[in-house]
Amino acid sequence: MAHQHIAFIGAGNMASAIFGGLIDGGFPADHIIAACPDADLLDAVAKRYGVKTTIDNAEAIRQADVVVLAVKPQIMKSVCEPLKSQLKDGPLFISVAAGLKVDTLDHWLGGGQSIIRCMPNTPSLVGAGASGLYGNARVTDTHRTTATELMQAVGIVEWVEEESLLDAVTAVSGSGPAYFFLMIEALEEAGVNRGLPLETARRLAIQTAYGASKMASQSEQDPAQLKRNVMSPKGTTEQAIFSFENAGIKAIFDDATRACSDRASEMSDEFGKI
Ligand SMILES: NC(=O)C1=CN([C@@H]2O[C@H](COP(=O)(O)OP(=O)(O)OC[C@H]3O[C@@H](n4cnc5c(N)ncnc54)[C@H](OP(=O)(O)O)[C@@H]3O)[C@@H](O)[C@H]2O)C=CC1
Ligand SMILES: O=C(O)[C@@H]1CCC=N1
Repeated sequence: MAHQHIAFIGAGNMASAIFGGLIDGGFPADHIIAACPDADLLDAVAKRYGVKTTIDNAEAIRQADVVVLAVKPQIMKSVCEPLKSQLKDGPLFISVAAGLKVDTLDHWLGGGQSIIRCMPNTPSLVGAGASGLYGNARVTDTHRTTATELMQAVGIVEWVEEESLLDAVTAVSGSGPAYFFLMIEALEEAGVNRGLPLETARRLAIQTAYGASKMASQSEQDPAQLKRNVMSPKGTTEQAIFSFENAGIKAIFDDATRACSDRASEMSDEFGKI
């Protein structure tokens, strides 16, 4: 893996979360090149991470074994089409764009490309990412191993057998960090309403989210049982949990993830016209 050269097209939140996590995990920064039109952003990225940079996407992919497409879905077509004349040995493409299908990307890239769609998330930056992956028919076992190793360097990897399931992955883990940040925000505000200083409420809320997540990831008990373990009969927690349940917390998550996944599928029509 470390001998591969990786080009990132786009150097924003998601690209920097992935290459930042890779470098922290020991991947050589000089095997990474990031491209975007903003020279100031590239200067900042080069300073912070030590990666090579260019404002020329075609130059970025020239030596690349793997090309990570990390631009907004809206502009993916205009980014891919000019690259097709530059493709010789066919690097492995990994697109992190929400909604855009492998066939659409392949068409924009001139056809016959090996393309993996990946739905990562921003905790990749701290080595705690979660990615869902799906590959087109040209993707070989070697490609799958490369993509798995790449994304495992920044978190966990789950392959899905049907492309449409990536919309569900988006709804759970791609967009998921925002749900947990929202919960931390809400818990911190509730703590302030109960009289705690903001900084104290924030530290307690963040550490509690971290502790619960760490326990859930290490325990043999499922999350529902871990929840019950905190709920002493006639104690305090059950009052809070009853209050959440009466407010329809599970239906709220069901509705929110449906809206998210529906939007991913809509984006495929909106931005994926060939
Ligand atoms: N943010 C997230 O949590 C997640 C995002 N994604 C996906 O990642 C992709 C990128 O999102 P995100 O990182 O948040 O967005 P950002 O806006 O942070 O990053 C997009 C990057 O693309 C660059 N860019 C714009 N035009 C071009 C171009 N013509 N050539 C090369 N680079 C260009 C931008 O540069 P400039 O600033 O100069 O415009 C910027 O660096 C999206 O497709 C999104 O669906 C997937 C999972 C999670
Ligand atoms: O909000 C978005 O569209 C992107 C995709 C998943 C997370 N962020």
